[in-house]
Parts: sequence; C-alpha cells; structure tokens
Amino acid sequence: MSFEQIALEDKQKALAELREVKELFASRGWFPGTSGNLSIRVGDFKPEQFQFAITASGKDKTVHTPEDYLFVDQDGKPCETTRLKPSAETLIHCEIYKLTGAGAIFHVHTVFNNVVSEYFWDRKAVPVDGVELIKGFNIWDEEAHIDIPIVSNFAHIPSIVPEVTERIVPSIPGIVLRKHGIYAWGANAFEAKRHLEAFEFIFEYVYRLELLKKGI
Ligand SMILES: CSCCC(=O)C(=O)COP(=O)(O)O
Ligand SMILES: [Zn+2]
Repeated sequence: MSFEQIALEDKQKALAELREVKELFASRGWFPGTSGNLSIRVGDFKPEQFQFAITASGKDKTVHTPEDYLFVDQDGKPCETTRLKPSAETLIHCEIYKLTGAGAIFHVHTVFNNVVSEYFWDRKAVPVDGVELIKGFNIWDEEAHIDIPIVSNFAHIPSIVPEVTERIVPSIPGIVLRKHGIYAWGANAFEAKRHLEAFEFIFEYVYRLELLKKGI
C-alpha cells in the first residue's frame, strides 16, 4: 500500500493520538531537554513496506506546533516533501516495526531507566522478579522472572540497530539503550502507553529495592 492510498482519516487519527500521548508524557517530565520520540504506524503492514508518523527531530516535546510530526516509510524516508527532519532515531523505530509488526513505539529518557541501564549493564538486562505490573506485558505466570534487554548506545544511530535486532524478545515489548532511554511498543498507542508505564514503574521499583537492599 502506498502512502497516498492510506485514508486521510487514518493519518489524522495517528497525529491526534501522537499529540495526546505527547502532552501526557510531557506533563510527567518524560521529555527532558527535547529528548524522546514517538511514532504511530498507519495503513497496512508488510515488513518490506509500511509507513508511520513520527516526531520531528530536535523539537521541544512539551509544546504543540504545526511542525511536530511527519510521515516516513520503512526506511525512515519522508513520504511527502517537507523541510522537517524525522527523529534522529527513526532507524530504531523502523527496525522495531520490521521485527515486531507493532502499531506504535514510544521512546523516553528518564532518570530511572538511565540508572538501571547502567547499574545492570554487566548483565545486559534488567532483572525483574515477580512484580505484579509485568501483567501489563501479558505475562501472567505466578512470580515470573523476566529480563528486560539492555543494548549498547552509540552516537551513530545505525550502529545501535544490529544489537536491537539481536536482542529483541517477543515476550518483552521494550528494549533499553544504555544510559540513554527505553523504547516500548505495542499493537496500538493504547498498548504501547500501557507497556511504557509498566516499564517505568518497574524501573523505579528495581532502583528503590536495590537501594533498600544496600541499606541506603
Ligand atoms: C536531546 S536528547 C538526544 C537525542 C535523543 O536521544 C532523543 O531521543 C531525541 O532525538 P530526536 O531527534 O528524536 O529529537
Ligand atoms: Zn533518545
């Protein structure tokens, strides 16, 4: 399906959802210093051809402007002529869509996701034991243990992609970039938001528990 074939109302719906989620996350302080990026897929999905709306690069995500989003294709190339630049991290979104077929991807930098990514870097995963909120990921086993993957962070974004490809786990809808932030995804914006909130709750829990264990 080409970009032109996608119904205008689907594109407008994606932009309205991005606006709503951006405002909510901004109110939580989840976009410090213009960090973070959000995307929602539109139209049909084939791993070799799809399109999505994504935040423009370098924008202050705490305000709304007419130049906040643009549509790109599976290679991160704009679908329409525009002077806007897609997020510098668009290639990570492209790869997650290709691998998972997700409908939305949200990326935020928080102190908790940064601290746990460094603290557990040796294990390359954040270990989580029996925390109720993993049900947010549809994991219902009693006292389940999960490992949330952490991958290397590089200034050169294409260099991050191969490790993302290698480490994505079908049962865990998120991946952490070391000392950078989390990417969480879902079938749609509602699910991606639920997953992101569950991850952030878990990171704060893990962080606080580690402090208590150390008697700090
Ligand atoms: C200013 S934070 C460094 C870039 C980054 O990690 C990020 O999430 C925002 O980049 P974008 O190009 O999407 O604005
Ligand atoms: Zn980032």
